[in-house]
Amino acid sequence: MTDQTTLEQEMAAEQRHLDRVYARLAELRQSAARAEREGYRLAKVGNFGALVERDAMVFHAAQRRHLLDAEHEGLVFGRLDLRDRSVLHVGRLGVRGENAETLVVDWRAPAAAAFYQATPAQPLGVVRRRTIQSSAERVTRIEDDLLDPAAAPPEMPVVGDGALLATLSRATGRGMRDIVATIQREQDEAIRSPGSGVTIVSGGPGTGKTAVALHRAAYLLYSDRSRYAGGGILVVGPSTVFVEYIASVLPSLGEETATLHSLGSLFPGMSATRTDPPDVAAVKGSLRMRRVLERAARDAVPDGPEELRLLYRGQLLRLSRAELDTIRTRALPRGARRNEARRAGFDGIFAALWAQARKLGVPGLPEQRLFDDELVDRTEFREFLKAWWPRLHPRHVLGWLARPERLRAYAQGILSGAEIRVLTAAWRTLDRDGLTIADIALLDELDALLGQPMKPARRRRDPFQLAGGVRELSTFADRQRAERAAARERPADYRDYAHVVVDEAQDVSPMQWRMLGRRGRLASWTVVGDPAQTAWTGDPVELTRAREQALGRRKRHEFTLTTNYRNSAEIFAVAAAEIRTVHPDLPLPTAVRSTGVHPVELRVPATELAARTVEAVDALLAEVAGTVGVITPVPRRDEVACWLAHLDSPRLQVVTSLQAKGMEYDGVALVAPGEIRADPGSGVRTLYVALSRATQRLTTLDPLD
Ligand SMILES: Nc1ncnc2c1ncn2[C@@H]1O[C@H](COP(=O)(O)OP(=O)(O)OP(=O)(O)O)[C@@H](O)[C@H]1O
Repeated sequence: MTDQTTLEQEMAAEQRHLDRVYARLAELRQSAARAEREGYRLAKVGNFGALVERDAMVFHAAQRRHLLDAEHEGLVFGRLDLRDRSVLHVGRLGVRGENAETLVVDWRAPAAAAFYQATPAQPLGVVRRRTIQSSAERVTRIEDDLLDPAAAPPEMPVVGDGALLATLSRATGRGMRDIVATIQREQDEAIRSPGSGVTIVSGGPGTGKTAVALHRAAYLLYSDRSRYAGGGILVVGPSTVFVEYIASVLPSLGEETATLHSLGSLFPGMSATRTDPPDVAAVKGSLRMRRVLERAARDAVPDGPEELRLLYRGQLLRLSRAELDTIRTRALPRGARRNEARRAGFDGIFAALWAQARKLGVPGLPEQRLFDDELVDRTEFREFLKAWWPRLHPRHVLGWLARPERLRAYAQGILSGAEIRVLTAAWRTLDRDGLTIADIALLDELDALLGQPMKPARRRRDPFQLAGGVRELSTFADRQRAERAAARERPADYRDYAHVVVDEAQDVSPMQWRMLGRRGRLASWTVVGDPAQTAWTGDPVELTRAREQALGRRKRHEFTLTTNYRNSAEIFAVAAAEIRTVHPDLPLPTAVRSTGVHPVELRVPATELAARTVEAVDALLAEVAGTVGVITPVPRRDEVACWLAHLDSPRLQVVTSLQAKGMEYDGVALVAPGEIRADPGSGVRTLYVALSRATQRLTTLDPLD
């Protein structure tokens, strides 16, 4: 029998199993549809119990159908032949036959763990591990590993030569893809780490930290659905570009369960995508900013009333600026929140005016309660109160910091003169350019200091409202179901997550750790990152302190990943040489894949940079089947995007060196790497990130002066 025949026979055998699974899946879909119909029939019975049952049936049937659809493609991807001659197929979800026999084991189930953990040294009862690729219900490829040759029956064939490498050579799409079929042992250990405490995953570029973090979220959901689906999982990444890239990795996480945010979108109602230069980010991210913000949150409103003058029964009552300040300060003892202490401030004003009126011997002065009522009836008095102690939104107060004289006063003795100058310059254009990502953590801190402004009660969304304003006529069970769906919609500033995943954690500043900590008080955590890729140039001690505070005393489980699956060995060699210039002894991952194609390093006259970049990007688009990323120094992004605008390819993306964090492209054109390196604080580390984004081709273009 030739090898080709063996391969064909083995593929045919897998196809038969796949056919059986998909046939069963079709039955399950039908039975889900039947359950929905049955649910509606129950409704006709009309009693309370039947309606509730109907509700549950319809809800679960719909959920099941959604899951079956979401995981349809590539449903079965693995097979284990065990020592006891039994066979297990592993897939994206568990499927049982009509006699309850197991057709597919869910990849997250304990029985599937051996698929990822077995090695020739420790076969864990597995004789042969097979990876199955399929497309549109057809088996397209199979790859075997013989893990326990001594236990293999003589007729057991072994085909293919490496599922992992085959997978890694596929073209990169706009979104990250899942790795369920080829998760490696060290990754699997991190994915299946205990649900409680803090799981910390570190490793160099391309070692699968993001992939592991997301698969871990899916694993947790499987292992304790009610806890994680109930509380929700928050996934935080550095930028919007990155969050879009990872959004579709695991459909099974579902929108109701996992909330994805960039650090710039965590504060409700605000969304920032601008980055600050490292020196500005270091000041804005420092814990010392908390003290600066505390002062601001207690200060008088800029352009507020200078004094209060009130004619009362022919007498002038007057509170000077100094008296108003004293009342405000008294109403705000340490730790009080300004928006919540508003009442106390107003009481202070009433008391001071009453005392003054008494002292002046105002004729016919009523008791204080009536005196207060008289004042409240006066429009100009109410206007004064609102102007003197308005409800403050954090964005107002951040605006005060953009006034140089105020910033100097608040930062006096906390920040150095140079730091104040850096901030002043950065915020000079706040109104024109809008917030940066680092500003969002300051807003969140201010929000904690100010407390909630009393908002007018928001109308609850009516779950029965149909388009066009027609209110649905519904039965009791419909209402219950709709109510439940509305309850699962988390409010915009939800903070009780059951699990928080922090990706690219090396770039989270101390103030950002505080912002995350406020959302994970009840959570277990997965924190993934690589210190060598950090752009943080501030105080490392502060950073550790803030991070430890956010994570609390929870038990730590640490994992290190050591293989780079992204870059070809030739590309990673260039990135490695760069980081070695500042960290000569840093342990680096090993890149497993060699393409024989070396990166192209071009030095071009500055005047030709635009033309040569266009040429290089054109060439990359022709050479790779997947995406091409153009990475630029931050100030050059828009200029470079203009050069390339005419190319108009959905495979092309232009990003700054900071937005490139966590991203991956098949081809990368890196414009002006020297300018990225030139930043004295984090230049080399940022360049290391940029150089390690490509899977197949890398071209660098350095302009010569
Ligand atoms: N076991 C695996 N099988 C197949 N592909 C994998 C595996 N592990 C990682 N990859 C692929 O390697 C690439 C890099 O993974 P990922 O982005 O998770 O790495 P990372 O450690 O977060 O990288 P970085 O720190 O550079 O952002 C992705 O394309 C991912 O799909």
